[in-house]
Amino acid sequence: MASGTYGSLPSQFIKFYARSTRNVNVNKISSASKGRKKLAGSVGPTKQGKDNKKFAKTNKKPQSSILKTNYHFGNYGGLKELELRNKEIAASLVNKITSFDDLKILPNVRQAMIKAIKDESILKNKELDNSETETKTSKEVVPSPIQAVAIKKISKTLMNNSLQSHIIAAETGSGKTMSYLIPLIDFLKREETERPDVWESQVKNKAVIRSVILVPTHELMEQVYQTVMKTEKLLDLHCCKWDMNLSYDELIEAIKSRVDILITTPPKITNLFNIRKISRPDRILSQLKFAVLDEADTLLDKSWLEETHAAIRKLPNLNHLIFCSATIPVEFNKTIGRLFPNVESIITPRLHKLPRSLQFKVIDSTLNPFKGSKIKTLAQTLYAINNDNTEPGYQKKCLVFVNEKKDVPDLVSKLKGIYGHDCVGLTGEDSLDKRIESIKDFVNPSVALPKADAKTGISAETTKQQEITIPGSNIKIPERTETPVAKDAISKLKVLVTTDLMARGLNFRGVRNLVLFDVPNSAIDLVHRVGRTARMNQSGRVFMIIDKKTKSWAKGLPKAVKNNQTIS
Ligand SMILES: Nc1ncnc2c1ncn2[C@@H]1O[C@H](COP(=O)(O)OP(=O)(O)OP(=O)(O)O)[C@@H](O)[C@H]1O
Repeated sequence: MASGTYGSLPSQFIKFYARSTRNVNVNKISSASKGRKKLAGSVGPTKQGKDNKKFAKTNKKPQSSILKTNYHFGNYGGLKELELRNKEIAASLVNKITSFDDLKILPNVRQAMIKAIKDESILKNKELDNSETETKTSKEVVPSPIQAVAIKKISKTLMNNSLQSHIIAAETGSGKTMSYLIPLIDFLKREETERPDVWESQVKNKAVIRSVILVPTHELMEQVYQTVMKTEKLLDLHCCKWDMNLSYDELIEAIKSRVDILITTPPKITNLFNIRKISRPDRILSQLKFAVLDEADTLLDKSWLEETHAAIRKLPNLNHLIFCSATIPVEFNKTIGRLFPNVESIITPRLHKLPRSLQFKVIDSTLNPFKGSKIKTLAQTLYAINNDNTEPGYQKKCLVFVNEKKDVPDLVSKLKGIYGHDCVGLTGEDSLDKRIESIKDFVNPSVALPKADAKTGISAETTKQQEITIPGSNIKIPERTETPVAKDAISKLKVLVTTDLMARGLNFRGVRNLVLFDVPNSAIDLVHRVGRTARMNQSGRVFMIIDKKTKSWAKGLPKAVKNNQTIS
């Protein structure tokens, strides 16, 4: 994947309209009351007004340090502010911890996790391994800020035999997965050596599940499972992904040889109690000491809350309960405070900020040559992305997010039929196999296109391409030099049109361009969609198409990103 910064699209391509913006809001994450160590009693439907995701006009002039994005957040309300105290602690800790060696992690766990990060990191080897030097030491893989803060905090009381609950919250693409996985695996391995009596008599050769990672989508389940599997052999762990393809017999076989890490969705945990072949599910879960809810604000929103809470209540002997997310919505914060009263938050200063390395542009579809046609605006944006000089020699990819899944098929057929794009559409209506298969191209790193050479019959020297204008539009591809690639390698931009189903947690390593065909309905959706690119400080571009309804207020975003401000 070509790294480095992108040139912005040449202005004669498509006029991008930066907007003046104001500063933005930061609210308070209310720290839940300390004290009671028990999980709270019951969970009732939250007294929520009706969902009313409408754009509300703020009637008061934004004060100097506050920008309301004019989103009306329906059930969730706005995004919560960082606790200033936490921000300062996090910032000072991050400066002190510059290597995984500075963190209390078993040596074999540290080496295995560093190897896993190297294997799958979005960063190019050069950035990770300093490949200019002979020795590729682990030093080059350093903890991200959230990893430094979370591992430091959780490792302090890792082996305390009491319930400890934490929220891990940091911006998208900041390495949160490893920030909970390293303590989880360190805990499992330490239990073997620091609690030998328990390990030998109640765990080692028993039919038990020792830890669980709960996620909301099958794609995320697959992604986390692939990460965990990288450590299975190195650390002699037994990992199991319980999705709809795993039969009860296969599950029982896995449990019989002890499951160290189970990756699944909340309803599967309660479902254990409905499987006739399993006589004592409570005994299977009696050794489950470590539970993680990834994308926790989704798992605790009103559509998941009952099932998630029911699942957690089936885990009576937890030592660690971790909620992980890139957003802390108002409602999530209240739910957590009500149900898990002693939770502590681990956050980093960039929470609720869009990635620093992101280029954010808005395209006004009401202007010429688009004349209000969003599909035409989209098509010309994709054409420009495909023909600008970014990612030379690599297969380019672009995600297109829409708000409603019903719009996906029509958009895909137009992009393919009228504009000839290599385009696929995915929603929750598609089969799991199709979804996992179709996103492979987008979650895997970009493929380098074979260089032109004598074999391909194209000379490899660069050629000058004259300026061309797209008839009937103001798009011009300026004169440029091109390094030709092998004839059959010249491939069109790969486009994935999808909804928020694919906006959570997925590590789209090959995606440097993203189009918001619709303005997201909330700041939460915006943060997660945009967060599919520009991950772990890699560059990325977002093009948001605005129209008559949204242009009046959406203008605040590009500058908020440029000024490194928090979205609220
Ligand atoms: N310490 C590290 N150094 C380099 N790369 C890392 C490090 N930790 C994680 N990564 C890589 O960064 C990318 C993003 O990590 P991850 O998916 O955990 O982010 P995230 O914070 O969970 O994002 P999201 O909020 O979207 O779920 C992955 O490719 C991962 O391999």
